[in-house]
Amino acid sequence: MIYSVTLNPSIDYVIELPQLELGAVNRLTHAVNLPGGKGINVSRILQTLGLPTTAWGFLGGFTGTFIQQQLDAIAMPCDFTKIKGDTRINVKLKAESETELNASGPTITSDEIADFKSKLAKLAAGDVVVMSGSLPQGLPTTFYRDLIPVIHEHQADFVIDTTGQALLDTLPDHPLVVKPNHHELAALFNDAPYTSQDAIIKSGRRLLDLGAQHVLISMAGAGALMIEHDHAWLGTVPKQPAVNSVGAGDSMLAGFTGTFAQTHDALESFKVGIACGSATAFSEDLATADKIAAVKQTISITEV
Ligand SMILES: Nc1ncnc2c1ncn2[C@@H]1O[C@H](COP(=O)(O)OP(=O)(O)OP(=O)(O)O)[C@@H](O)[C@H]1O
Ligand SMILES: O=P(O)(O)OC[C@@]1(O)O[C@H](CO)[C@@H](O)[C@@H]1O
Repeated sequence: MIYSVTLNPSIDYVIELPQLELGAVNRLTHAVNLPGGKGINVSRILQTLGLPTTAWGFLGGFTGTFIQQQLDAIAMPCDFTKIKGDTRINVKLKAESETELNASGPTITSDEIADFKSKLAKLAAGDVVVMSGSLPQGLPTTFYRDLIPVIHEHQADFVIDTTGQALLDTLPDHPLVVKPNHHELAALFNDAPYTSQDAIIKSGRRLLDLGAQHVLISMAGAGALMIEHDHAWLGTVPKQPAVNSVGAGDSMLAGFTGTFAQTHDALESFKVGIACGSATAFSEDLATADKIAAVKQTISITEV
């Protein structure tokens, strides 16, 4: 079972207009509400792939009710902690370029934290916990890291989708996979923007040396690298206009983690990860199973 943890879910209010004019009344050409938050996106993709998943996290208020209803409508297994505060609404504005307005989220009380932590007793050997996204108010910045010993006590693995020092801090605990994009990788090691694949691979190997079990470096439309100590692979998809970048990274993480948990085949998991990421980039919402299967056919993986 793969448990996703979304401490700060969101309704993603996706709006479109040809051009945004600041300081004026703008009329939208399209608007849709989607259940969002990085962990929820991971669980949605896992469910699309037919892999067992349960979504954990905090939900509250009318916004939380909407998300729960949307997830119930797709029969997503969920075990959220109900909170007094209102789950946030994030605005995803698509005009000449994509702009995201992410709210800080509700305040979580100590009773709510205790209820959430009690869920971890359900973990069993071989499970994976994927923790992603920002922390709502009231949670210490160490919240994710503090869960790792409990996850390990149950012989389960963990993935934390984070960046910077928070990512470096998790490496000694051997996350199943880390997936920074190439900009995040450069920032991690104070590298200048990469001008060669070799430089990315060299820095990626530092993540392995520091403890990561698997390293993927995503590069948006240019695909991704999977880096091992003695091998590295580049995965690419033919160029197509991207319609949405929201959730591409979450989709990739879900595809890799879910497939690896089932097969222990890293190269196949890498391929499915890219297929899920790119299929989401080519879709208005997260990718469908048909889209993932079609994109997977077009992926080329080469050893570099
Ligand atoms: N424009 C695109 N065209 C094709 N595939 C894409 C595009 N953007 C993203 N992807 C796919 O999604 C994967 C992850 O994308 P990206 O490198 O942007 O990660 P990220 O920065 O974590 O994403 P996010 O925008 O979700 O935070 C890529 O490796 C690729 O497979
Ligand atoms: O504010 P956070 O928690 O960092 O990111 C939240 C978020 O932008 O991430 C998802 C896409 O990855 C969206 O569904 C959601 O709105």
